[in-house]
Amino acid sequence: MSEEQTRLKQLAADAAVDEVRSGMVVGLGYGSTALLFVRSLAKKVAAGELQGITGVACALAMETEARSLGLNVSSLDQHPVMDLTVDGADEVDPALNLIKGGGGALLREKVVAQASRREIIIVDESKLSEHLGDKWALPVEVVPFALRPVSEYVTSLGAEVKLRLLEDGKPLVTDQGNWIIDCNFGPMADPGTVARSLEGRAGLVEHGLFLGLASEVIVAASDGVRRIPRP
Ligand SMILES: O=C[C@H](O)[C@H](O)[C@H](O)COP(=O)(O)O
Repeated sequence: MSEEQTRLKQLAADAAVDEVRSGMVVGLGYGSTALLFVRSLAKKVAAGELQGITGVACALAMETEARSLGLNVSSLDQHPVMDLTVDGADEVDPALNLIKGGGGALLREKVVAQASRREIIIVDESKLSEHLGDKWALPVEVVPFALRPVSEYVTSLGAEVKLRLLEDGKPLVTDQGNWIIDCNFGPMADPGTVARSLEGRAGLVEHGLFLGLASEVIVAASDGVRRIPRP
């Protein structure tokens, strides 16, 4: 990641921190941009500018990180509704539909997004696409037992499917103990049709299409930060 990209992500993260108010339950997304948000949030809490913040993390790694920064982190069992969640995205289309899951956290991220009153997505301008799939293969979480049939099913829908592997050649294991297949559908004319075709298939746990879930996207570009509300 270039220094400029980190600078832009930080600008978007700081704009999202400005939306947090004392006493809020805040969903903490996952990924490099969400991490910048969590760090900025923790600084404000440590400085006493925000009080009574409770975080609910979308990934075990983020939970550990947030705790190490001094944030109070709770669970969905204790706090089933978030006032606000701030998360990153891999691709954002003009209707604010998203591809997420580049870090493998899509399932928990979607659970938390659906349980949030507001979902703010923070990105640098490189994440904007005319069509989802222009730049990114769609991550899909799959039960290891079902890898082969689910992969063949998704291939039959027209995608090129690859199991996501770590550097040691072993599959990336999600926080739920599942695997991720990256499904290259190419540019999606209708993400809703793709999403529906992936739903209700046994062993296919969840996909990274977040349709109608973002309340707002904060985009940091070289000429400044802009906010795009859901149309
Ligand atoms: O699983 C990971 C998430 O969906 C991330 O929010 C997404 O991949 C964006 O990550 P980053 O902010 O590192 O580009």
